Amino acid sequence: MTDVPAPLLPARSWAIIDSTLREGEQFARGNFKTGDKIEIARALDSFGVEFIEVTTPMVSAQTQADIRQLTGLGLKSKFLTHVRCHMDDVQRAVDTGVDGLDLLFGTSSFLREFSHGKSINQIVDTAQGVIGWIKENRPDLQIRFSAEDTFRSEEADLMAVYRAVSDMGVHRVGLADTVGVATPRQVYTLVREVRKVIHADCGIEFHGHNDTGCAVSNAYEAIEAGATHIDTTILGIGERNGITPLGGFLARMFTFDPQGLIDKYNLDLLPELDRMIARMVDLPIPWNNYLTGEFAYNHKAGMHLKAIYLNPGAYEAIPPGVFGVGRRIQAGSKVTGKHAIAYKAREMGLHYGEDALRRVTDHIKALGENGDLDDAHLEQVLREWVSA
Ligand SMILES: CC(=O)SCCNC(=O)CCNC(=O)[C@H](O)C(C)(C)COP(=O)(O)OP(=O)(O)OC[C@H]1O[C@@H](n2cnc3c(N)ncnc32)[C@H](O)[C@@H]1OP(=O)(O)O
Ligand SMILES: O=C(O)CCC(=O)C(=O)O
Ligand SMILES: [Mg+2]
Repeated sequence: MTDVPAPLLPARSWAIIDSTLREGEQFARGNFKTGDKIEIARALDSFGVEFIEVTTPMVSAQTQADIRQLTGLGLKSKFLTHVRCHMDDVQRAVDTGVDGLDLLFGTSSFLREFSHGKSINQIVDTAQGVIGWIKENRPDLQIRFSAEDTFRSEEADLMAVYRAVSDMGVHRVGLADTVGVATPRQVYTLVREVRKVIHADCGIEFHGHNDTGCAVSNAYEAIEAGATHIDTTILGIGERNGITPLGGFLARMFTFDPQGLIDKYNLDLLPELDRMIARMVDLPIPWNNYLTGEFAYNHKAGMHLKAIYLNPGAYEAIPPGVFGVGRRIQAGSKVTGKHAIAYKAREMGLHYGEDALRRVTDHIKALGENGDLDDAHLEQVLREWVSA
């Protein structure tokens, strides 16, 4: 059993909306077949995500049939489909067996001018019609309304739209950093402002792209400010360079509330999820990926190794075992030190006196100038020096 650090902050209540089956289909290599979708949905369900967002049924008859198949699987995770705030889309979506509709309408001048061509008043009027129809005809469905490109929209427009849809009774409003331009402080501030104009029981969802590297921090700040739902995808796949990755987000949140996460999710399934998507999109897991990258738990420098052997927590914020990964100790390099060499030798049943230890360490450091030594090479050197 791995030791779990004590919480640093009181836990806040939030849920994951994993969008691998929606935003992830917009990734350059994301083109999931029916079998892939079922595998992804089952894996997310086993992991324990609360919601799975799927692509709009407007894409094709096949997509519509796939959504029906997914919602018929009898999973615990709830299904949401992501649709334009338009009656054609909604009417098709309500027959797919989903638990809710994620409506969106772009509110920035970019999207009002170059995407749908509607004014803020027209957006509110359309939303009124669409949301009113859903509430009357399908009161069983959750409704979320998101102002696409939130962070390049005028604040007054946003507040008018969010207030209006909250008054119409949506379950959640969405803030979307569509082009990944928001800073953590902006996210925090805007979520606080939105909280003031919506009903107390209305949730707040955050969707953050990673164009400027802030997708994880922005999701964290959204929660700090009162957001209740965070969009993620496995490995962060999505349009351009993607959105908040499931693993990165959980790594961030784990440091504040480890036990809360352990209770909610099957964290040790994360490597399987990352490998599954890497296989499906035919790309390797990035070497520096949060938690599951090949070198995410590689320890090399002598000062680190000395402390790691005594207590891994000295250089690890998150115990790797909790997320089903192991650590790598790389003791054969020019940056190694005597403690690491002594430890490695002891593992092999070898013992050096103080002088010999210094000499063999210096020898390994010198060899390391020409390239790192793998384990076999290091062990060979240690054996040779004991008998020398
Ligand atoms: C930031 C995001 O990720 S948003 C989500 C993006 N997701 C998708 O685009 C889902 C996949 N998309 C598709 O399969 C297709 O684009 C469809 C089926 C939705 C629409 O296809 P087409 O009718 O061929 O239109 P096309 O994709 O060329 O243009 C987008 C249309 O959506 C309209 N639109 C854009 N946003 C909205 C909105 N929030 N509400 C209503 N209509 C909208 C545009 O005005 C345009 O319609 P128009 O031709 O009447 O002006
Ligand atoms: O519906 C949303 O909130 C997000 C849509 C989207 O993918 C985006 O704006 O990047
Ligand atoms: Mg997006």
